[in-house]
Amino acid sequence: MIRLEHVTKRYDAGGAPALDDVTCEITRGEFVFVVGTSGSGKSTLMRLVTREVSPTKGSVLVAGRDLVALPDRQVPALRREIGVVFQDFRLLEGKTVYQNVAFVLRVLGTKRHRIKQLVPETLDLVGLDGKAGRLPHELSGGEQQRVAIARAVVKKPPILLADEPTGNLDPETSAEIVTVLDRINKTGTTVAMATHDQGIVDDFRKRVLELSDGVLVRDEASGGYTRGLPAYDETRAREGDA
Ligand SMILES: Nc1ncnc2c1ncn2[C@@H]1O[C@H](COP(=O)(O)OP(=O)(O)OP(=O)(O)O)[C@@H](O)[C@H]1O
Repeated sequence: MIRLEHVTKRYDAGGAPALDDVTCEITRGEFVFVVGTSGSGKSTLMRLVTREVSPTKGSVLVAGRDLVALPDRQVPALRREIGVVFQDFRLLEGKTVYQNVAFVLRVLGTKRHRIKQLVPETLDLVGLDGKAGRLPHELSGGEQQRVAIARAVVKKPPILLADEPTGNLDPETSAEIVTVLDRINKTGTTVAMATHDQGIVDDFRKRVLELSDGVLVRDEASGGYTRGLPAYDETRAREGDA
Protein backbone atom coordinates (compact mmCIF):
# COMPACT_ATOMS: atom_id res chain seq x y z
CA MET A 1 0.00 0.00 0.00
CA ILE A 2 2.89 2.35 0.92
CA ARG A 3 6.47 1.56 -0.06
CA LEU A 4 9.56 3.70 0.32
CA GLU A 5 12.70 2.47 -1.40
CA HIS A 6 16.03 4.05 -0.49
CA VAL A 7 14.36 7.38 0.10
CA THR A 8 16.51 10.38 0.93
CA LYS A 9 14.91 13.79 1.39
CA ARG A 10 16.98 16.95 1.71
CA TYR A 11 15.13 20.23 2.05
CA ASP A 12 18.36 22.21 1.57
CA ALA A 13 20.98 21.08 -0.94
CA GLY A 14 24.08 20.19 1.04
CA GLY A 15 22.18 20.22 4.39
CA ALA A 16 21.54 17.21 6.62
CA PRO A 17 18.87 14.95 5.15
CA ALA A 18 15.43 14.92 6.82
CA LEU A 19 15.22 11.29 5.69
CA ASP A 20 18.29 9.27 4.92
CA ASP A 21 18.08 6.15 2.72
CA VAL A 22 14.80 4.91 4.24
CA THR A 23 13.33 1.68 2.94
CA CYS A 24 10.08 0.34 4.42
CA GLU A 25 6.72 -1.04 3.44
CA ILE A 26 3.31 -0.65 5.07
CA THR A 27 0.93 -3.24 3.73
CA ARG A 28 -2.81 -2.97 3.23
CA GLY A 29 -4.76 -3.07 6.49
CA GLU A 30 -1.80 -2.46 8.81
CA PHE A 31 -1.68 -0.03 11.74
CA VAL A 32 1.80 1.40 12.20
CA PHE A 33 3.23 3.90 14.69
CA VAL A 34 5.98 6.14 13.36
CA VAL A 35 8.07 7.30 16.32
CA GLY A 36 11.17 9.39 16.89
CA THR A 37 12.23 12.61 18.56
CA SER A 38 11.30 16.02 17.22
CA GLY A 39 12.98 16.62 13.88
CA SER A 40 13.64 12.91 13.24
CA GLY A 41 11.66 12.96 9.98
CA LYS A 42 8.18 11.66 10.88
CA SER A 43 6.25 14.49 9.22
CA THR A 44 8.53 14.35 6.21
CA LEU A 45 7.65 10.68 5.77
CA MET A 46 3.94 11.57 5.87
CA ARG A 47 4.39 14.47 3.43
CA LEU A 48 6.13 12.16 0.96
CA VAL A 49 3.09 9.86 0.98
CA THR A 50 0.70 12.71 0.12
CA ARG A 51 3.23 14.13 -2.35
CA GLU A 52 3.45 17.44 -0.55
CA VAL A 53 7.18 16.88 -0.94
CA SER A 54 9.14 14.70 -3.34
CA PRO A 55 12.18 12.61 -2.49
CA THR A 56 15.65 13.85 -3.38
CA LYS A 57 16.54 10.22 -4.11
CA GLY A 58 14.67 6.94 -4.14
CA SER A 59 11.09 5.98 -4.86
CA VAL A 60 7.74 6.32 -3.11
CA LEU A 61 4.92 4.00 -4.10
CA VAL A 62 1.41 4.62 -2.74
CA ALA A 63 -1.77 2.73 -3.64
CA GLY A 64 -0.22 1.43 -6.83
CA ARG A 65 1.19 4.79 -7.93
CA ASP A 66 4.82 5.76 -8.38
CA LEU A 67 4.78 9.23 -6.83
CA VAL A 68 8.03 10.35 -8.42
CA ALA A 69 6.60 9.76 -11.88
CA LEU A 70 3.03 10.86 -11.03
CA PRO A 71 1.93 13.86 -13.13
CA ASP A 72 0.72 16.85 -11.05
CA ARG A 73 -2.78 16.54 -12.49
CA GLN A 74 -3.11 13.10 -10.84
CA VAL A 75 -2.17 14.34 -7.35
CA PRO A 76 -5.81 15.19 -6.41
CA ALA A 77 -6.82 11.60 -7.24
CA LEU A 78 -3.98 10.33 -5.04
CA ARG A 79 -5.14 12.56 -2.18
CA ARG A 80 -8.69 11.27 -2.44
CA GLU A 81 -7.26 7.92 -1.37
CA ILE A 82 -5.60 9.37 1.74
CA GLY A 83 -7.22 10.90 4.82
CA VAL A 84 -4.99 13.11 6.94
CA VAL A 85 -5.31 14.17 10.59
CA PHE A 86 -3.04 16.70 12.32
CA GLN A 87 -2.20 17.71 15.88
CA ASP A 88 -4.14 20.99 15.51
CA PHE A 89 -7.58 19.95 14.44
CA ARG A 90 -7.95 22.45 11.58
CA LEU A 91 -11.75 22.60 11.71
CA LEU A 92 -13.89 25.23 10.00
CA GLU A 93 -14.83 27.31 13.05
CA GLY A 94 -18.08 28.81 11.74
CA LYS A 95 -19.47 25.44 10.64
CA THR A 96 -21.16 22.74 12.71
CA VAL A 97 -19.74 19.26 13.18
CA TYR A 98 -22.07 17.97 10.46
CA GLN A 99 -21.10 20.76 8.05
CA ASN A 100 -17.38 20.25 8.68
CA VAL A 101 -17.65 16.61 7.69
CA ALA A 102 -20.13 17.12 4.84
CA PHE A 103 -17.94 19.85 3.35
CA VAL A 104 -15.37 17.30 2.16
CA LEU A 105 -18.02 15.35 0.30
CA ARG A 106 -19.54 18.49 -1.24
CA VAL A 107 -16.13 19.43 -2.62
CA LEU A 108 -15.83 15.93 -4.10
CA GLY A 109 -19.24 16.29 -5.75
CA THR A 110 -20.92 13.52 -3.74
CA LYS A 111 -24.70 13.33 -4.22
CA ARG A 112 -26.83 14.91 -1.50
CA HIS A 113 -28.62 11.70 -0.46
CA ARG A 114 -25.26 9.92 -0.14
CA ILE A 115 -23.92 12.77 2.03
CA LYS A 116 -26.96 12.38 4.28
CA GLN A 117 -26.08 8.71 4.70
CA LEU A 118 -22.31 8.99 5.03
CA VAL A 119 -22.02 11.87 7.52
CA PRO A 120 -24.15 10.39 10.35
CA GLU A 121 -22.60 6.96 9.76
CA THR A 122 -19.10 8.45 10.10
CA LEU A 123 -20.00 10.56 13.17
CA ASP A 124 -21.25 7.36 14.74
CA LEU A 125 -18.00 5.55 13.87
CA VAL A 126 -15.90 8.19 15.68
CA GLY A 127 -18.27 8.42 18.68
CA LEU A 128 -19.84 11.79 17.91
CA ASP A 129 -23.47 10.86 17.43
CA GLY A 130 -25.63 13.51 19.07
CA LYS A 131 -23.02 16.23 18.46
CA ALA A 132 -23.78 16.96 14.80
CA GLY A 133 -25.22 20.43 15.47
CA ARG A 134 -22.40 21.71 17.68
CA LEU A 135 -19.82 24.26 16.63
CA PRO A 136 -16.12 23.41 17.12
CA HIS A 137 -15.72 25.82 20.06
CA GLU A 138 -18.55 23.99 21.85
CA LEU A 139 -16.52 20.76 21.84
CA SER A 140 -13.66 19.41 23.96
CA GLY A 141 -10.25 18.88 22.35
CA GLY A 142 -10.87 15.15 22.07
CA GLU A 143 -14.23 15.76 20.41
CA GLN A 144 -12.67 18.24 17.99
CA GLN A 145 -10.09 15.64 17.03
CA ARG A 146 -12.90 13.13 16.46
CA VAL A 147 -14.47 15.62 14.03
CA ALA A 148 -11.14 15.93 12.24
CA ILE A 149 -10.92 12.14 12.02
CA ALA A 150 -14.51 11.93 10.72
CA ARG A 151 -13.65 14.52 8.09
CA ALA A 152 -10.57 12.54 7.08
CA VAL A 153 -12.37 9.21 6.70
CA VAL A 154 -15.83 10.20 5.44
CA LYS A 155 -14.69 9.74 1.82
CA LYS A 156 -13.63 6.19 2.81
CA PRO A 157 -9.96 6.48 1.90
CA PRO A 158 -7.92 3.26 1.94
CA ILE A 159 -5.13 5.10 3.83
CA LEU A 160 -5.30 7.29 6.95
CA LEU A 161 -2.25 9.30 8.05
CA ALA A 162 -2.32 10.86 11.51
CA ASP A 163 0.53 13.24 12.35
CA GLU A 164 0.76 13.62 16.16
CA PRO A 165 -3.05 13.43 16.50
CA THR A 166 -2.82 13.26 20.31
CA GLY A 167 -0.19 16.00 20.72
CA ASN A 168 -2.68 18.46 22.27
CA LEU A 169 -4.61 15.97 24.39
CA ASP A 170 -4.32 14.50 27.89
CA PRO A 171 -3.36 10.80 28.25
CA GLU A 172 -6.90 9.50 28.73
CA THR A 173 -8.29 11.42 25.76
CA SER A 174 -5.26 10.39 23.70
CA ALA A 175 -6.01 6.73 24.35
CA GLU A 176 -9.63 7.30 23.27
CA ILE A 177 -8.46 8.88 20.02
CA VAL A 178 -6.13 5.98 19.25
CA THR A 179 -9.00 3.61 20.02
CA VAL A 180 -11.03 5.45 17.36
CA LEU A 181 -8.14 5.09 14.88
CA ASP A 182 -7.93 1.41 15.77
CA ARG A 183 -11.65 1.01 15.06
CA ILE A 184 -11.16 2.66 11.67
CA ASN A 185 -8.22 0.36 10.99
CA LYS A 186 -10.48 -2.62 11.72
CA THR A 187 -12.81 -1.48 8.92
CA GLY A 188 -9.87 -2.18 6.56
CA THR A 189 -8.19 1.25 6.43
CA THR A 190 -4.39 1.26 6.52
CA VAL A 191 -3.33 3.60 9.36
CA ALA A 192 0.04 5.28 9.95
CA MET A 193 0.29 7.46 13.04
CA ALA A 194 3.29 9.62 13.95
CA THR A 195 3.70 10.09 17.69
CA HIS A 196 6.09 11.09 20.47
CA ASP A 197 3.88 9.40 23.03
CA GLN A 198 5.67 6.34 24.39
CA GLY A 199 2.70 5.50 26.62
CA ILE A 200 0.44 5.14 23.59
CA VAL A 201 3.01 3.00 21.79
CA ASP A 202 3.29 0.74 24.85
CA ASP A 203 -0.48 0.45 25.37
CA PHE A 204 -1.49 -0.26 21.77
CA ARG A 205 0.74 -3.06 20.58
CA LYS A 206 1.31 -2.21 16.94
CA ARG A 207 4.18 -2.28 14.52
CA VAL A 208 6.66 0.53 15.21
CA LEU A 209 8.86 2.34 12.71
CA GLU A 210 11.42 4.46 14.55
CA LEU A 211 13.33 7.31 12.93
CA SER A 212 16.44 8.91 14.37
CA ASP A 213 17.94 11.86 12.50
CA GLY A 214 16.18 10.68 9.36
CA VAL A 215 17.46 7.11 9.61
CA LEU A 216 15.05 4.20 10.09
CA VAL A 217 16.55 2.56 13.18
CA ARG A 218 13.75 0.18 14.17
CA ASP A 219 10.99 -1.66 12.36
CA GLU A 220 9.28 -4.20 14.54
CA ALA A 221 6.08 -5.28 16.15
CA SER A 222 5.70 -3.59 19.54
CA GLY A 223 6.14 -5.17 22.98
CA GLY A 224 9.04 -7.36 21.90
CA TYR A 225 6.80 -9.56 19.80
CA THR A 226 7.83 -10.63 16.37
CA ARG A 227 5.35 -10.89 13.54
CA GLY A 228 5.72 -14.68 13.66
CA LEU A 229 4.39 -15.01 17.20
CA PRO A 230 0.63 -15.42 16.63
CA ALA A 231 1.19 -18.80 14.93
CA TYR A 232 3.37 -19.85 17.88
CA ASP A 233 0.60 -18.84 20.29
CA GLU A 234 -1.90 -21.02 18.44
CA THR A 235 0.42 -24.00 18.80
CA ARG A 236 0.75 -23.35 22.51
CA ALA A 237 -3.01 -23.04 22.84
CA ARG A 238 -3.48 -26.43 21.16
CA GLU A 239 -0.87 -28.00 23.45
CA GLY A 240 -2.70 -26.45 26.40
CA ASP A 241 -5.96 -28.10 25.27
CA ALA A 242 -4.37 -31.55 24.94
N1 LIG B 1 9.98 22.73 4.81
C1 LIG B 1 11.18 22.48 5.36
N2 LIG B 1 12.28 23.17 4.97
C2 LIG B 1 13.48 22.90 5.51
N3 LIG B 1 13.71 21.95 6.45
C3 LIG B 1 12.66 21.25 6.87
C4 LIG B 1 11.34 21.47 6.37
N4 LIG B 1 10.49 20.62 6.97
C5 LIG B 1 11.25 19.90 7.84
N5 LIG B 1 12.54 20.26 7.77
C6 LIG B 1 13.66 19.67 8.55
O1 LIG B 1 13.67 18.28 8.32
C7 LIG B 1 13.94 17.57 9.52
C8 LIG B 1 12.81 16.59 9.81
O2 LIG B 1 11.63 17.34 10.12
P1 LIG B 1 10.20 16.66 10.31
O3 LIG B 1 9.21 17.75 10.47
O4 LIG B 1 9.99 15.63 9.27
O5 LIG B 1 10.44 15.91 11.72
P2 LIG B 1 9.39 15.35 12.76
O6 LIG B 1 9.97 14.06 13.28
O7 LIG B 1 8.04 15.29 12.17
O8 LIG B 1 9.42 16.45 13.90
P3 LIG B 1 8.24 16.92 14.90
O9 LIG B 1 8.00 15.75 15.78
O10 LIG B 1 8.86 18.06 15.63
O11 LIG B 1 7.08 17.30 14.07
C9 LIG B 1 14.16 18.62 10.61
O12 LIG B 1 15.54 18.85 10.72
C10 LIG B 1 13.45 19.83 10.05
O13 LIG B 1 14.05 21.03 10.52
